[in-house]
Amino acid sequence: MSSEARGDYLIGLMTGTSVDGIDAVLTRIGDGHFSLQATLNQPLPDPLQDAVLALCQPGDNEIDRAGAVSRQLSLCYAQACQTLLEQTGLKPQQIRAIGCHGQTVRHRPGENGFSLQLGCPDTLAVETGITVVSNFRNKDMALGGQGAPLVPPFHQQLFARPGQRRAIANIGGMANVTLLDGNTLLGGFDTGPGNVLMDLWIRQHRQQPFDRNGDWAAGGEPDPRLLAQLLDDPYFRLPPPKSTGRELFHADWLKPHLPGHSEPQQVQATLAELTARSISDALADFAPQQLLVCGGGAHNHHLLARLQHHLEIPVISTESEGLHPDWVEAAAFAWLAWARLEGQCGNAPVVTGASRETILGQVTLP
Ligand SMILES: Nc1ncnc2c1ncn2[C@@H]1O[C@H](COP(=O)(O)OP(=O)(O)OP(=O)(O)O)[C@@H](O)[C@H]1O
Ligand SMILES: CC(=O)N[C@H]1[C@@H]2OC[C@@H](O2)[C@@H](O)[C@@H]1O[C@H](C)C(=O)O
Repeated sequence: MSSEARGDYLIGLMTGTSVDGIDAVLTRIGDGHFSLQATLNQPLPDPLQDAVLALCQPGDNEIDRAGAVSRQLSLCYAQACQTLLEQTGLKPQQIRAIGCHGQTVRHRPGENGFSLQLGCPDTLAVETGITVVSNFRNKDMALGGQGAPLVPPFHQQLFARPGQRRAIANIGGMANVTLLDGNTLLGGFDTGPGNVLMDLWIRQHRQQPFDRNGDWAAGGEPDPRLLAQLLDDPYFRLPPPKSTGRELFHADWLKPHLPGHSEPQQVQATLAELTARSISDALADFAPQQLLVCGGGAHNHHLLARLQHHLEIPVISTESEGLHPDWVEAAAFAWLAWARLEGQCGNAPVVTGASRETILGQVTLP
């Protein structure tokens, strides 16, 4: 894909499973063209972040709480779009659409499955005066697919290289991989936890939102017994297609495995190792020649070193391929919105297991 600045202006908005804020990008997209024009990370106000995290687990009065959070999120999304417009001097009429992923609070793939992303597209369209494309996952699920991961076809557009066997790992709250053999997309799936368990552990023990560069984990030794127990979860052995979320990998998943005397830094080192091992084990059969990393985990030097150690191949940031790791997901949703408006299919059945390719997303006019 060429990175020449041509095509339509589209905004992409992502609020992922880390619930750390809004990633917003302004892009230009056309057939075979993609370029990034402006970027923004806007933190969520603390009460809204708490309300989202509370909704990620079943609880009382969910419908009212979800309705209120949807409206509040959309006002934050609108603010992020406004800032991008100010940064670039563009007017709402010049933006073809906003691709808004929304905030996942429940993901239940499988029979009669569904995936719920909060965020009110009507509010966002009205507040910005821009067309919104949203609800990208459920059409794929209606066709028997997992509804996730959706970024692999975008990874293919950007990162496939003839003659190279490449894997892409997106390490956010959860981690997912894309498998590319030359220009062919061979598969993609969620490998399990990315940063979510490390984040909750360091928050609990050091009151920090995340382990910067992985420094805390790097100073400890993984506990081999604990690691073996965690890796024994059936999710890791499940064949693709598969996807997961905070429904499975959260504090209560970890708790029963922790020995009473567990030393916090050793647990952090074990959780980093769990992420590294679950990704590298998942790539063993594919045997890539190179691993490109995106998502917030690309900043975790310790994690990258552990991946390199296990895989024995170059592990590099997507920045070296022209797109900074922080913006890949948000850019993917701008691209999926563009595909929706062009009438192009967005899902990859080889990834999600859907019975066929289909156009993804619903369009809300301002
Ligand atoms: N400098 C850093 N060092 C270590 N880890 C970092 C750093 N910066 C970000 N991270 C990690 O990346 C996480 C955010 O990643 P990202 O924004 O890709 O997640 P997300 O989009 O919310 O998740 P998902 O892809 O699962 O939807 C943070 O919660 C933190 O754990
Ligand atoms: C249901 C949901 O929100 N899943 C996310 C999550 O975060 C990473 C991984 O789990 C991936 O499956 C997906 O996100 C990216 C954007 C995707 O769909 O490709």
